[in-house]
Amino acid sequence: MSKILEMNKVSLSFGKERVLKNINLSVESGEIFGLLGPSGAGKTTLVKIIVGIIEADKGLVMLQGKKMPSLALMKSIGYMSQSDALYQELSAKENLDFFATLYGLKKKKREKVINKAADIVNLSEELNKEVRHYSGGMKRRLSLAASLMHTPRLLILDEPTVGIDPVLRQSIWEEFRKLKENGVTIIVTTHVMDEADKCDRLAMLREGSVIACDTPDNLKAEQHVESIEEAFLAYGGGFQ
Ligand SMILES: Nc1ncnc2c1ncn2[C@@H]1O[C@H](COP(=O)(O)OP(=O)(O)OP(=O)(O)O)[C@@H](O)[C@H]1O
Repeated sequence: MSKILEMNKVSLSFGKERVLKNINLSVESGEIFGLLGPSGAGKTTLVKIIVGIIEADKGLVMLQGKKMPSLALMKSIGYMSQSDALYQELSAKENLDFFATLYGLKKKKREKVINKAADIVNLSEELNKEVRHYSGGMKRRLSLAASLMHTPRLLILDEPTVGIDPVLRQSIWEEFRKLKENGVTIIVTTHVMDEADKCDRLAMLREGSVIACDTPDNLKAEQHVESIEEAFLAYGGGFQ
């Protein structure tokens, strides 16, 4: 396996607050890599640095062997942010068509990928509804569908399943595994323990620092515990 992402001594402050402290991380090509931590730990900030939306104060971020931020590389990343960037007045289908056009897909192909993405997130029957009439969970699912349409090599998902019920969450994770089988690397933030357990490897974040990073099984074994939650606490983490 080759490394798709390497972060070396990455730090960032907002004013006087040190939000990320000396982060060293590497992600292998083709793995599902989780970022686990409580609210405010710095997950979203870290993800925004990886995507290239914000730049670190210090340290090096290399994506596919190139220094980030890089406009060219940003195009090969599928990114689902925590806040849904959707057009409320348009239907779900029109929203997906807009994003598919941005990705440069031709009309015939757009129709196909829209239907497939909608099916994955179980929104096929609701595609003609205006987004302003969607529930919070439906909006999350639609955002996820939008990020899946152009089958990027790297998919970065910031809390993709918040507000999504457990049954659909399972099927979305099955889809993540299928994408992985097709060679897609997935970086996913979460504070849900059972999701963290499904990742190939996991970095535990607390107050802007990585407190542990390994496979879920190794993290549990090292602390002689049965669950990721217990492991997180044992490594010095804490959830409010
Ligand atoms: N633009 C900003 N300006 C100032 N402070 C910020 C900004 N963005 C984030 N922060 C601060 O950085 C810290 C980390 O925030 P971040 O959103 O990365 O955490 P998180 O782990 O993603 O949390 P959550 O799970 O709640 O989304 C917080 O203390 C937050 O208040």
